[in-house]
Amino acid sequence: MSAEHLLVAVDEAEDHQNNNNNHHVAVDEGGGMKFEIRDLRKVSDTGVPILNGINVDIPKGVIVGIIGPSGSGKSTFLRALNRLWEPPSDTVFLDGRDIVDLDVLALRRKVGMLFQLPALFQGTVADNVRYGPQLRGKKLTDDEVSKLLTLADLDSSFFNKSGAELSVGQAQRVALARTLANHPEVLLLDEPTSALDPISTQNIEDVIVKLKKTKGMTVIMVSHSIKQIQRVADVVCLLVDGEIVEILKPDELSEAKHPMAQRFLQLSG
Ligand SMILES: Nc1ncnc2c1ncn2[C@@H]1O[C@H](COP(=O)(O)OP(=O)(O)OP(=O)(O)O)[C@@H](O)[C@H]1O
Repeated sequence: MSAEHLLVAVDEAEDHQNNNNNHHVAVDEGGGMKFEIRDLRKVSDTGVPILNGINVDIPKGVIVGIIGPSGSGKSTFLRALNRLWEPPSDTVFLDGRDIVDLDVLALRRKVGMLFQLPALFQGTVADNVRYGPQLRGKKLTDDEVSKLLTLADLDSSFFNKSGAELSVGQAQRVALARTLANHPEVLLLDEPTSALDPISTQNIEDVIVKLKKTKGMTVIMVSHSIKQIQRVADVVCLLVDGEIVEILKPDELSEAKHPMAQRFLQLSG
């Protein structure tokens, strides 16, 4: 599904308590909603608001880009979706179910996450890829490991290498293969290429787009690169001060109306 086929409907609902505009977003591509997020809020231990009522519907099989200024709450939002930060009940629904009611490990298998820097475990690349299934008593065959490496754009020559022998870009693809071994339905990506060179960046971007096309993967990706978001995402959420202030198609980012979003986009080039 390409961006042209997206039907983006934005309702602005007044939040009477805080007098903020909350955006309810429906991107209808016929496959139903993977995530529904309702008035998600977080306040720091010292009383500082971090998330200020996020409302968004994320459809299946869509790549959603999240951009916004530093400290706007992008990572916090992402981490709520697989309970690395525990959201309040009745705020985050996966396939219509409140995620706080799900088994947390099962949730994290379904909703995999990749960080800025890959943290590989000791052992070989194959050991890393086998890690998740092994926790559930399943030993992946060599062939299954190779297939996962291929999916993450690594050839079988990496099979017996140790983490220390890899570049950051290669290690990131191993981390991706390790996540894919759990058969996730959603990938959360927190600036997954910001530590990578342009070629490794392109490899990861290609894999992400391929996963969407071939596996119907839903991807939610935080990036500081507007260009990257434009290359990869179907729809872009602009996060400012813990709120989604606007949702746009990647080729419409220059039409952002929110003043902070406009300024951020101008400065980001
Ligand atoms: N557990 C916490 N306790 C206190 N403050 C926190 C906590 N987690 C995040 N914050 C603060 O919340 C704000 C949002 O942080 P977050 O990392 O989600 O932003 P971000 O948009 O991902 O930023 P960046 O682009 O710099 O990675 C920041 O001001 C951060 O310092």
